[in-house]
Amino acid sequence: MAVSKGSEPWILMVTARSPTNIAVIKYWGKRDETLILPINDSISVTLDPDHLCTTTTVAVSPAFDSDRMWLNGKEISLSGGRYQSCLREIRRRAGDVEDEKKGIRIRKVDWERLRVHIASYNNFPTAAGLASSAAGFACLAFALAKLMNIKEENGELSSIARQGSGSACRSLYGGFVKWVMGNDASGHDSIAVQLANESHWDDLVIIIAAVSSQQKETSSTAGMRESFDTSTLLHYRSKVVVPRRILQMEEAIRNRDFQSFARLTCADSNQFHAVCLDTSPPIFYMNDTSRRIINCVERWNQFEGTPQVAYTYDAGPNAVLIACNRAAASLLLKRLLFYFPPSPDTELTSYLLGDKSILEEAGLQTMKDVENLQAPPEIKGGISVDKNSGSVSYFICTRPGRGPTLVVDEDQALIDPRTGIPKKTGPYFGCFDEFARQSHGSLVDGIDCL
Ligand SMILES: Nc1ncnc2c1ncn2[C@@H]1O[C@H](COP(=O)(O)OP(=O)(O)OP(=O)(O)O)[C@@H](O)[C@H]1O
Ligand SMILES: C[C@@](O)(CCOP(=O)(O)OP(=O)(O)O)CC(=O)O
Repeated sequence: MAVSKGSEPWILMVTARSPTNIAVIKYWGKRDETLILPINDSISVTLDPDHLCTTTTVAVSPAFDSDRMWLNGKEISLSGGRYQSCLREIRRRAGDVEDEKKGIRIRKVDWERLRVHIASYNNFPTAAGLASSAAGFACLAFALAKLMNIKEENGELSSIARQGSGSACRSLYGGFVKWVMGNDASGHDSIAVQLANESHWDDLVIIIAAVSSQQKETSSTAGMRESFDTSTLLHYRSKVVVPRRILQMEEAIRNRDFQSFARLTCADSNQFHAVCLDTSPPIFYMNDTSRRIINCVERWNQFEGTPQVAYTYDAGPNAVLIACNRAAASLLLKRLLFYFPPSPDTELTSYLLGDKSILEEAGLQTMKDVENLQAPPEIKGGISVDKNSGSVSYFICTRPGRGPTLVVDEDQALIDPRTGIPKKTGPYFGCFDEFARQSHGSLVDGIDCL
């Protein structure tokens, strides 16, 4: 029985913060839909949670009579299979908890009956192709594991996050992460492992182009199911191409060999989108702007004779561009702003989010500086310049970052410790307001019941 010293009903809470990740060798295709077991290994880079992150507070109290969750301030249903799997797997591993200061003792057996309240906030648009599900489920598993005093062994936590969304398992570590597909039908060996931490290759700079898109894309879950059923290229890729690429990518990361890293990253992204085209009916995730960005990078890389930037695209039109160092990132930003200038009424500082110091390094202080940008040298000599104002909503500059962390400052908790429900307003909305503005207040758009 859960006990407390006083007669007041108590609430115990934990708050955590988790990053998103971007795959450089893609996961696409499941051998088990319920357990979320993939048909190939994948490798990702964790993005710095200082720029893009999920914050989640989990709370337990004997006064709660059901499990409840609020995402970006709105209550959502936890009845979906994926949330249920995560909660079940976490509860199964819960341990004894004692908070001497608060006089709370919870025994392992109590967790089956105790209900939790979960409040989560993504500081970037949800369900908009920026991997909110990856950061979200990693944060959920991490925060609940801390609350329930789970002694994590052998990547177990990653196998729980995986059951929320496959790519989420890779967000449990910083730096460079491999999701080992595993062989066992139970899925216990399908876990994430860290290949190198975030300081191993800290020259890299990542610029994300949030590409404007009208259409609602096919979800990753549905898209990969359709590819699995209809694309012969997918099966060739998972059996023959990916195993070789995984080894080459691990070596490139180990040696900080940008040339190989960029070649493999671009080739794997392109093959993933080729698989989508090979699916019946074909799936189109990239749009004209996505392709223009690829052209811009390819042309520049060829002009330099050695790759400066790698590109990769997930199940949507947004480009993730990885520059070999800050000098290359500055030159990349100038090219991007030259080809994709903001709409006339946009402030430069709300067009480039995240690490804004790159603007200064690129010598871009005002919109005038952007207007005065010269065509890059690789397009001289007869190639027509096609400028596309308004086709990119905004850019985010970031870098490889750390894995999930605990937020110890109780003031930053998203749940009110007196009521057990989310605070009406919180300090957490302040520093990343810009993302909320960018998404036009629709941070919960596209929420489905996973
Ligand atoms: N912070 C969170 N905590 C728990 N679940 C979340 C959180 N954020 C998002 N999700 C879940 O993930 C779903 C969105 O996943 P979806 O795959 O559609 O978008 P995405 O991950 O943002 O983009 P993409 O997968 O295209 O990169 C939400 O509907 C919700 O169920
Ligand atoms: C293209 C990808 O981003 C696919 C991610 O798929 P999800 O992890 O979103 O799919 P589910 O497991 O069905 O939730 C590639 C990748 O991240 O490896």
